Amino acid sequence: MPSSFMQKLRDRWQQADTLLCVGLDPDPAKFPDAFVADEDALFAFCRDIADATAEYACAFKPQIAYFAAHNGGEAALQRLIAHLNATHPDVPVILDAKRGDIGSTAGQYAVEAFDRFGADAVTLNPYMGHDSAAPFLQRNDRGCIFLCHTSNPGARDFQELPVDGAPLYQHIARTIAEEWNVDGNCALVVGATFPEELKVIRAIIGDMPLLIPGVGAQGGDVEAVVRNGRTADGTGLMVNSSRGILYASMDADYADAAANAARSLRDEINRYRN
Ligand SMILES: O=c1ccn([C@@H]2O[C@H](COP(=O)(O)O)[C@@H](O)[C@H]2O)c(=O)[nH]1
Repeated sequence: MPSSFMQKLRDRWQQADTLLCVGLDPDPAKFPDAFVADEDALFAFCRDIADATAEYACAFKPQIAYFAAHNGGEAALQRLIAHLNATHPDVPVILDAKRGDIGSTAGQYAVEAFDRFGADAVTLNPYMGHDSAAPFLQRNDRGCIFLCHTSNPGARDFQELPVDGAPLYQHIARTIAEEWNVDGNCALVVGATFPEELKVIRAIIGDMPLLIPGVGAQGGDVEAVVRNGRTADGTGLMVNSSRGILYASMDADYADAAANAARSLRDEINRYRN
């Protein structure tokens, strides 16, 4: 029987000694010249980056918008995830799609993420409540990674509004940890750009895993993230970097440069784990 997302993630943390999530957000305007005339550039560029960085990755995170924006892009995403699953079977794949809708539609989104694309986990927006998450939660071998406190400046607009004496994001953290995580397949998204909020969230949720975007291009502080977000055993985090790895070089050495950027960030994260 194939292992669940959570087991795969825990095994990867231990066996590869890495908390780095490699984000796959392909933007053709930033591709090296070698891809200018390549009709399969979305797939080929991401494949090269993934193959070069896999040894440093605890997860891969393709962002669906960067594929769906282009004709044929979703087919490229499907082939990319098939390649990741075949070539790097120990590295879980998180589809960053931030889905959320009424239950009947959410059921179709769950089929899309887990069956069509073959992702191990998907990012979800909890705003519409439990029935909108249920079709994903029921797939208890797959991961459900809910937005809690996002990395963008506008995260404050709604997520920090006080509700019954506590900011909304704290209610989201507590409700998902205590009520939605019945099968142990939930995780949360918390932005690296909000390290103090990260500390509060870790105290609320126990050992539930956290996906942390916002280091690298968005300027989040790696030391603060790891010190405030790690669990007692020095794991619990998937620290994502997309542009900082993908576009480390726009020249012919793009894959080597991505590998160096990934190794360097993996090492920086590991420095603060104990
Ligand atoms: O709060 C969030 C949630 C998701 N993201 C996604 O993560 C990556 C970040 O890319 P970088 O290039 O490392 O900044 C991207 O796919 C976002 O859609 C986020 O940034 N913040």
